Amino acid sequence: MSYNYLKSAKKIICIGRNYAAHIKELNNPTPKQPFFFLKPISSVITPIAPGLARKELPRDSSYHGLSVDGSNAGPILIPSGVKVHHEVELALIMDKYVSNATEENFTPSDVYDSISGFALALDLTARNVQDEAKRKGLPWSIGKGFDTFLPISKFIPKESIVNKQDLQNAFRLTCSVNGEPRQDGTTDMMLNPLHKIIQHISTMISLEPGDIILTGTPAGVGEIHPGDTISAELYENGKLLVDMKFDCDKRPGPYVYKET
Ligand SMILES: O=C([O-])CC(=O)C(=O)O
Ligand SMILES: [Mg+2]
Repeated sequence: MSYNYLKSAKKIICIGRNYAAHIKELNNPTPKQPFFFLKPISSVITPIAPGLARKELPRDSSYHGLSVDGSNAGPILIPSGVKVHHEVELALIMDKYVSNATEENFTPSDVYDSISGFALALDLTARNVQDEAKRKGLPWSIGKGFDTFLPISKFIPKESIVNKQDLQNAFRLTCSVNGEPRQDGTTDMMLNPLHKIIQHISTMISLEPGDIILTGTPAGVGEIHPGDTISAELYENGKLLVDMKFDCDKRPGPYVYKET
């Protein structure tokens, strides 16, 4: 299946501030309930794997649709004047419709039933754009939604998870830049667990098969620059499930960051 799952995503929903140490490192308040934002499908890129030819893009464009196999192999593009931060995150891939679930009827075991699998993702963030939006009460769409701001791995079917009974405590996420470790966190540290995330979103926005949910980043976020190489790994109970690597380039085109 590999990258075909990306063709079915109708929306990409990202939970913010779900790990205490990340909230602290950016001096943010802890939300009273989960909150989220959306990323556009045009922000998706996939690793340039051996044998997977880099997709030809029309001159100067940064996105031209997913390939027929769902991939969009290419580098991370850093827009001019933008401080881009990496945020490594576990992604859930929905398999069922979930709508208006309640805390009583949506339990941790319902997570396994409602998803088809997982992916490893980087919720890239234009931190200076986001900081300005936070100050001014503006949306985060630009800061989170630039082309290439969602590097994502191949699909990991849920059947490949060994401990299906305890997904919440199963995963470790790591990320390094130019070989230097930056992020290393485990999903047992989430403030809002996976079942609460799905249930809460579904009370406002119904989840559909194929939708992608990013579950928040652990501590250690930091800047990446053109010329850097970033790598990330996802482990389940000590076993490597997937890893991925991306180069960083300058974004072509006219965009230069200016205050709104
Ligand atoms: O940009 C942020 O700090 C919010 C967020 O996405 C996260 O916590 O993963
Ligand atoms: Mg994030």
